[in-house]
Amino acid sequence: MKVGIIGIGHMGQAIIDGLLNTMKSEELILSNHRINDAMTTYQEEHQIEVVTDNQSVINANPDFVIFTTPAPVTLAVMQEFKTLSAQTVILSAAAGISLAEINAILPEQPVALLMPNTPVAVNHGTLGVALNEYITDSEPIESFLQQLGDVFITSEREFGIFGTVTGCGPAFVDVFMAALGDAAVKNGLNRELAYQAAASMVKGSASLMQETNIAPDVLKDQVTTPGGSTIRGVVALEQHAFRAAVIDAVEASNG
Ligand SMILES: NC(=O)C1=CN([C@@H]2O[C@H](COP(=O)(O)OP(=O)(O)OC[C@H]3O[C@@H](n4cnc5c(N)ncnc54)[C@H](O)[C@@H]3O)[C@@H](O)[C@H]2O)C=CC1
Ligand SMILES: O=C(O)[C@@H]1CCC=N1
Repeated sequence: MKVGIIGIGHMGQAIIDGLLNTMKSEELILSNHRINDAMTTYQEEHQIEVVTDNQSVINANPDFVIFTTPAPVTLAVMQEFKTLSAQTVILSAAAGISLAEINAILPEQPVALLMPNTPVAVNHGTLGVALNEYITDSEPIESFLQQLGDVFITSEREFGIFGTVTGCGPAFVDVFMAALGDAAVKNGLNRELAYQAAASMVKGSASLMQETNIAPDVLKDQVTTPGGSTIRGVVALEQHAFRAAVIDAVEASNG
């Protein structure tokens, strides 16, 4: 397997971290338009080379090329890939770019829109994928991406909102966990233990919902003992329009 990754920023590095847990570094070919001090440090820490020319990626004849370049430059960078093998599948993680825009530059190339999220770094990501018409069998793409987490094939219409919830969502959950940490510290817990408690609780709550397939409001009802402490906290959240704030956050990111 050979995988090219273009744009080694936060998302590119998260994907590399995840793939290095399951693949050999020789299977990856990484390209970034410049090597600055941070990139040099990254190469040293990961014992991995990042090149600055995309032709090296094309010459490696990769099975997949993942674009994690900034959205505004991604279509321009793709212009450099016109000699890419017709068999290579492009996975474009740049938010807001359509399959048609990519195929206007690379006609008949198999292309999938990809929305990864930062938990791919620890192989617990959520990956939304929308395929173009030149991909007739999704299995090789799914089995490749499953190394990084849960893979969901969506239509291109669903892809945008799916990706907002899963791609932006980790930041919303991070804000929630930071707030839990502050509340715990305010009440005397040390910060390290506070963050471990918050992360473990969020992970466990997510696993419970995923493994039982029970709706979150039903799970919430199982926690709120009548006359107990949890319902007082839930009412406080409602008084601060917590649900509306979350819905507004998703709408703002999706816009
Ligand atoms: N950060 C995240 O959680 C997610 C990001 N994405 C997408 O991934 C892409 C990158 O986002 P981040 O990693 O957050 O940004 P970033 O700014 O951390 O990384 C972008 C990288 O691309 C490089 N780059 C810029 N111009 C380039 C060019 N012409 N050729 C090659 N490399 C170039 C930059 O030097 C940098 O290393 C965006 O399109 C974003 O929509 C998608 C899902 C989640
Ligand atoms: O903030 C962004 O634009 C990217 C897309 C999804 C997560 N990060």
